[in-house]
Amino acid sequence: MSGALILLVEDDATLGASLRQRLELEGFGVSWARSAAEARTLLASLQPAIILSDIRLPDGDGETVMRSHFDRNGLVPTIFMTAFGDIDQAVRLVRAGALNYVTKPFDLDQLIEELQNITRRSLVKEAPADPFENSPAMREIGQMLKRAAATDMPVLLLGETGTGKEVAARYLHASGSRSSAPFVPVNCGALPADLADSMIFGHERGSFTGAVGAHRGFIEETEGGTLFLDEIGDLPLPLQVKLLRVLESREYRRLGGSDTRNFNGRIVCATNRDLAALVAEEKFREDLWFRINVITLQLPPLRERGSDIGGLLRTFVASAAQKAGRLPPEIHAEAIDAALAHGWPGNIREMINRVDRAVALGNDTVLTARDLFPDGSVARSEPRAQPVDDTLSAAREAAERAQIVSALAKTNGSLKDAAELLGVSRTTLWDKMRRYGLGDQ
Ligand SMILES: Nc1ncnc2c1ncn2[C@@H]1O[C@H](COP(=O)(O)OP(=O)(O)OP(=O)(O)O)[C@@H](O)[C@H]1O
Repeated sequence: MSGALILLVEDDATLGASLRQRLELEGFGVSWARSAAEARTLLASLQPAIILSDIRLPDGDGETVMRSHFDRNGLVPTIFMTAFGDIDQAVRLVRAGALNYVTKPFDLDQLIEELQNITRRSLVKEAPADPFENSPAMREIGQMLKRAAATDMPVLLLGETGTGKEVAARYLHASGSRSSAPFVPVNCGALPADLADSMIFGHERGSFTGAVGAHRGFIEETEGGTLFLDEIGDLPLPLQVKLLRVLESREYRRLGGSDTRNFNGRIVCATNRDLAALVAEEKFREDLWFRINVITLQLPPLRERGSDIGGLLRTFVASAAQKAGRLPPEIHAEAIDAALAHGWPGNIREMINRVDRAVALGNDTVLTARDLFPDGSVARSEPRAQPVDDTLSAAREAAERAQIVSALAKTNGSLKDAAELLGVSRTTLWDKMRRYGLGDQ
């Protein structure tokens, strides 16, 4: 039951009444206009999720009514019901952005299915922009971030480039009591060497050549908020000492200053480098590492998030389509398979870029593997669950695992639908997922 509101525009009393009855039975809300004038009146006050409209009306035509509505309010998914002679007009309307047309007499079941698909797609489009709602695994990370937000301890976010470390840091900030104070992101790897100290800790007037005025550093700008130190592994050693002092005593001084100032904010660090290795090479202070490494969260690379890939693709396709003012295209099963096979070295950032390009340049209704990987460049992921031996049972298990990952991706992580697709019971699927370490569903 979607509850979505449909504006039905139909002058034929018998067809209109039977359509309304059936649509209401299917759980839609229905407003019925019997003429172009009535449709205009209803559209002035209603915001239907879908319009189902006849083209020829006694006092005008559906095309003019809808076009002027779209001009003022943007596109609304619309299906035109046409008589045979109106097909040219219907095709023109579809080109102009209406969703589809059906020729009378039409198959009511098919029409209902299409309407349900439209509501499902627009639900995806309207999904809350919570970055940690896409899958059970993401929800778990979101919950851990919320738990961390409730404490005031330093948090270290680990993960490859593009896995969402900054998104996670912002989420943590927004989830805690500091959310109304500033969030100050600093890319430690991009700070100019000779200015890094002053940029972070601030400086007093005249503290170095060119310091014509006093300057508040990022630490000071954070006030009671969150200082997000990205690429912490790149922080120069002398600044590591100063940061350690902030973490230990909550005190710092501006460059060239004698006043000791207090830091009341929270520090969240992130890196895609191996800090333990940097410590071993003496490029990162061990005492600082211990200090920042209190709550550590690892953001997994996309290639290890098989069961999330379908859901993420849908989310990003929906938002790319929304940006382009279009309805989201369906994602072809082969596109999902290609996404599953791809190694995603740029992780979520790469997926967003690929999807944006595919939606902008691809076909309006279906997003294909070629749209996503136009150069045919599916970068195979490193095989993960390689059998340690060459036995038949190890090979069977690897294949079984891959099939489950693919089914979960195709069904947006739904256990029920994936079990149906795989032809096993939910309990069997659940057991196998646990056995193969697939998510914590
Ligand atoms: N869970 C998510 N949901 C939606 N978008 C996301 C999510 N995670 C990351 N993104 C998007 O992916 C891109 C990369 O995210 P982010 O900058 O947080 O990654 P990062 O790990 O900090 O990368 P880098 O190490 O290169 O700085 C951004 O455009 C971000 O909006």
